[in-house]
Amino acid sequence: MTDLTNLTLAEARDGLKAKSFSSTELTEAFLGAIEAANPKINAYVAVTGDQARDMAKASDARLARGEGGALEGLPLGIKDLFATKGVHTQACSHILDGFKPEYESTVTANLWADGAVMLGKLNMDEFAMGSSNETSYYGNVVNPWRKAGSDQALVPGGSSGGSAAAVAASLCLGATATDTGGSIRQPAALTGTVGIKPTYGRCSRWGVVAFASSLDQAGPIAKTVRDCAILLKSMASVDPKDTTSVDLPVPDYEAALGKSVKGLRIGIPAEYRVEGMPAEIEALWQQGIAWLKDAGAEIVNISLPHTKYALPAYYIVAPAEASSNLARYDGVRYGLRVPGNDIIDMYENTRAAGFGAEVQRRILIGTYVLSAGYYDAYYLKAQKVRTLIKRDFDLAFEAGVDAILTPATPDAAFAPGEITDPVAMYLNDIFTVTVNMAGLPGLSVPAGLSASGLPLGLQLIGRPFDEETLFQVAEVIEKAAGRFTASRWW
Ligand SMILES: NC(=O)C[C@H](N)C(=O)O
Repeated sequence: MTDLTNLTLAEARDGLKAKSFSSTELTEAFLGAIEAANPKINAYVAVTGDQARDMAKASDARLARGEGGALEGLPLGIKDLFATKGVHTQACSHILDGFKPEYESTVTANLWADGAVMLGKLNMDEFAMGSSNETSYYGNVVNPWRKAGSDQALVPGGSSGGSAAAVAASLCLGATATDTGGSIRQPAALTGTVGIKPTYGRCSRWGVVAFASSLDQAGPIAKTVRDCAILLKSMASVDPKDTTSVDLPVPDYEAALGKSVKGLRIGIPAEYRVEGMPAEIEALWQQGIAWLKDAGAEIVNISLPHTKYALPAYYIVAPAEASSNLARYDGVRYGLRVPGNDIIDMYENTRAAGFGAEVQRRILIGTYVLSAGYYDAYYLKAQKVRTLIKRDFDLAFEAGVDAILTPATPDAAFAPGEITDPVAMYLNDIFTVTVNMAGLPGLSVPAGLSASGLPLGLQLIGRPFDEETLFQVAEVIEKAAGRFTASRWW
């Protein structure tokens, strides 16, 4: 039999329906692949083999009766940020050692209700803070991609590095991920996979460990645009447990695929042509423009004048919210406790030992910008900048732009240890944070290879709750570019 792990999620779904194989066979194929590859890729921090087998068996029974949901029998990986009842959920932090939630996140509950099978929990930057997966307590994830002719390990991007690497290495059919400033789109771009951060409010945040609550949003990473469309349909829902989730019908995203983009207006923002952008990123962007033009889209030059303030404003708003959200990890309620002489001493010892350097840095920045003397100068100002960024996008969409095309990242995957300066690391988010600041949907689709043979992505940004147009346009790019698969060394 062919290797079932090479199938796309849509192909596996169709194969299960046609009874070409069972969910049990599919699940066993993935569990076998994980066992062989995970010591090298480190994408999974927990594998839930018994649970996966039980779920697959139940799916097979439903499929045999001609029943089953939209994801019936399809094995998925879950980012360690999503609460999964009774299963390892530690946001890849030492401070949540041994934490197994009593409840299930709404997004994962939606997936299981549609019949999906859980393979395990995926590695990530600690509390989703990072762009390289180097801040995980469980060690780096290794990108399945390597430069042509080199065997040097590369980072998969972050913070959803485990999700992206697991998909790229065929260790699941698709994965859940989250994106606060680029954590779905940047690792997708660096691993040749597709990722979409939906509009803020599309997916419930209930049961997703909070980083920056006004920016966090869940979404899928998968091999193809179609697979992401299928997964998002199941993940999205309005949820009374998250008052920021929005009560709008969830469209059949798959139905948007294949529709012509003729006459759609695609905006090209001048401000994304940043200083020092490598020539091959500019060339990739131009290639994307040419493909969409060929498909009948109208290309319009637009201006988003406040773009350059987005990154500094994000690195005030996100740490501010993080410093408040992470106050709950005190050695009393969850995970790790390091004893001390009194309770304050115990708090300090626990937090000093439990949080890694990047998380501590963000808490310090966040506490500083929220402190009485600096609140107006930093936090309040950043919130005002946020409004301006949102207004830039509003004006572009009001002027008739249907979607915006930009590069997804300023460069291809880099080596672990290559970027040590925190600000240089933050620059990875330069094209993606604007989208979170404005609450818009953003999608990253592989569009080409760098000169050294590494995948590069283009980003599409859409109107609020218009993920359909992003899927529609992304599929045109995907068809023109072809799919990108890492050659196996693992
Ligand atoms: N969570 C994210 O979206 C990742 C972003 N690079 C950050 O470190 O904040």
